[in-house]
Amino acid sequence: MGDTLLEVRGLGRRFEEGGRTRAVLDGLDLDVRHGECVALLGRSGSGKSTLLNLISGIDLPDEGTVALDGVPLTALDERERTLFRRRHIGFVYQFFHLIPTLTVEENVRLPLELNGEPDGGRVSGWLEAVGLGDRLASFPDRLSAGEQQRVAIARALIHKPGLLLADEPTGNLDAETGRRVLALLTGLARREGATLLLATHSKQVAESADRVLTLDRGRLVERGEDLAW
Ligand SMILES: Nc1ncnc2c1ncn2[C@@H]1O[C@H](COP(=O)(O)OP(=O)(O)OP(=O)(O)O)[C@@H](O)[C@H]1O
Repeated sequence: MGDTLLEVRGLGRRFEEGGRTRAVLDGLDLDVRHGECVALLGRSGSGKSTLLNLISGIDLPDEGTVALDGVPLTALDERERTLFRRRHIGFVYQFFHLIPTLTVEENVRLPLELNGEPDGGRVSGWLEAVGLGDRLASFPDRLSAGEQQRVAIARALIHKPGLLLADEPTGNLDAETGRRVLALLTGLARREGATLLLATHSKQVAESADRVLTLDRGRLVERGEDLAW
C-alpha cells in the first residue's frame, strides 16, 4: 500500500457524439498520496466530472485501471463498488445534492445509515464543525447556498472517507462565500486526514491545493500555465 492512496493507470473513456466517437480521457495516469490535496484544473468539457466518476466507480472506463488503497476498483462488480464507495469515498457537488425531503440532520446522517454505523453524536458534532449546530431541524430549501454546501461538506466527511471528491464545490456560490466554503472544505479534509481531489475550472480555486494538475486532451499535466485556454 505504502504512500500512495490513489493509483490510476492508462484510463480511457470514449463517448459517442453525433455519430462520432470522442475520447474524453485517453491514457490518463494519476498518483495521489495519502493526505494530499490535488486540484484537477480543466476548462468546461475537458472531462473533470468524467474522471471523478471513474475514480469513484460510478462509471467504468473503456481502458485502464483505478486502485484505491491497493483495492482494484475497476476489477470489482457493481455491488462491490457501491459498498466500497459508501465506506471510503465522500462527495461534494456544485449543486449540493441535498435531499429536499430530509432535514439537515437527516441529510448528514445518511452515510452512517447506508453503512449501518451508529450516530454516536457525530451528526451534531459535524454540524457544529461547519457552523450549523442550530439548524439541525431545518429543511435544505430554508438554507442559503453557502449553508447548503456546508451541510454537504458535513455529509461528505462524517463517515471518515479516505478520499473526498469535490466537483466545482464553489461553482454555485458568490466569490466571498466560495472562499469561505473552500477554506472550510480544505481545512476539515486536512483535519480528518482525508485525501482531497478538487475538480475546478478556476485557477484561483486550484491555488488552494498542494498540487495542481491540468486536464488537457484527455491526460493530466503538471501546472499547465502555458496552455492556450
Ligand atoms: N454519459 C455521457 N454520454 C455522452 N457524452 C458524455 C457523457 N458524459 C460526459 N460526456 C461528454 O464528455 C465531455 C466531458 O464532460 P465532463 O462533464 O466530464 O466535463 P467537465 O470538465 O466536468 O465539464 P464541466 O466543468 O462543464 O462540468 C463533454 O463533451 C460531455 O458532453
